[in-house]
Amino acid sequence: MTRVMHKNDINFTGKIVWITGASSGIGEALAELLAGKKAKLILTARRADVLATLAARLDTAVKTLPADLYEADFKALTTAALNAFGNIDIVIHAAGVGQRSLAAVTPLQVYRQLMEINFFAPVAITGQLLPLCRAHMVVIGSMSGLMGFPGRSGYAASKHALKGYFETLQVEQDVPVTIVSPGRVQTNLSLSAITASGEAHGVMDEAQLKGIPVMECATRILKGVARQKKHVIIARKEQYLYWLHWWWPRLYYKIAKKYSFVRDK
Ligand SMILES: NC(=O)c1ccc[n+]([C@@H]2O[C@H](COP(=O)([O-])OP(=O)(O)OC[C@H]3O[C@@H](n4cnc5c(N)ncnc54)[C@H](O)[C@@H]3O)[C@@H](O)[C@H]2O)c1
Repeated sequence: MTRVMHKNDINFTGKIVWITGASSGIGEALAELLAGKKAKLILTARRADVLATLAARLDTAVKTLPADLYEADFKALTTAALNAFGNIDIVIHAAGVGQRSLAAVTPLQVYRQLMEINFFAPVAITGQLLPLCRAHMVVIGSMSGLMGFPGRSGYAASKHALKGYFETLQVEQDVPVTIVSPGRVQTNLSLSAITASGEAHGVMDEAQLKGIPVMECATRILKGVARQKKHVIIARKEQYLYWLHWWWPRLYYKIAKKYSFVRDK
C-alpha cells in the first residue's frame, strides 16, 4: 500500500545527507533508499573500496569520505563533508560496533573502544557541525540504549550516553534530532561485535538473523525522519521488554537476567 505523504513531511529529493557506517547494514540500506529518492549522499565508513562499489551502484550524486571514526580528525572530516556538496541537510549517525562480553571480564580498553565509535564520534561530528550548519541529526541508538541487556554493558552504556546527549541537544537548541532505537535487525553487527579480548565475535547470532529485515528497518527510519519524529522505536520482542522495564520492573529484571549472551549464538 502506498503511504500518503503528510504535507509537513520532509521531501528527501535533492537533500544532502551524510551517512556514517554506510558500508553495510542499516547505513547501506538507508543509502539505497535515499538514492532512490534522489538525495545527494556523502558516505563514510572505513573501507574505501566497499564505499566506491556502493557509490557506483547508486543512481544519484554520491561522494565517498572514508574514515576510521575510532581515530578520525573530526575537524578535517566534517570540513570535507561540508565541502562535498556545499552544505549538509541531514546527518545519519549509523556507524557503530556491538559487544559480546560479560561486564565481569571486560577490560577498560573494550569500553573505551565502544565509547569512541558509538558515542564520541557522533558527538565530535555534531560538535564540529553545530556552528556551521543546522543539519537534522539522525542517531541510530538501540533498545539497549533504553535498558540493560546481558553481554552488552559497554554497548548499552554507549547507546544510553548517545540518547542522553542528543535528547539534551534537542531541548537546548533548535536542532532537529531523531533518535532511533531499533531492536535486533538482520545485519552483520554480531560478527564485528567486540569481545573481552578485543577481537571480533565472528559469529552470526541466531537472534540477529531472526531480527527485523534491514530494508524494513531503514524504511521505518526514513518515515520517522520525514515526519521529524523525536524518537522512533523499531522493535519486536524487545519492545515488550522495554514496556515491562517501565511498568513491571521486577518482571523485566527476571526476564532480562535469563538472556545469556552465550544463548544468543
Ligand atoms: N543490527 C542490529 O540489531 C542493531 C540494533 C540496534 C542498533 N543498531 C545500530 O545500528 C547501527 C548500524 O549497525 P548495523 O546493524 O547496520 O551493523 P553493521 O556492522 O552492518 O554496520 C556498522 C557500520 O559501522 C561502520 N563502522 C564500524 N566501526 C567503524 C569505525 N571505527 N569507523 C567507521 N565506521 C565504522 C561499519 O563499517 C559499518 O558500515 C549501529 O550503530 C548499531 O549499533 C543495530
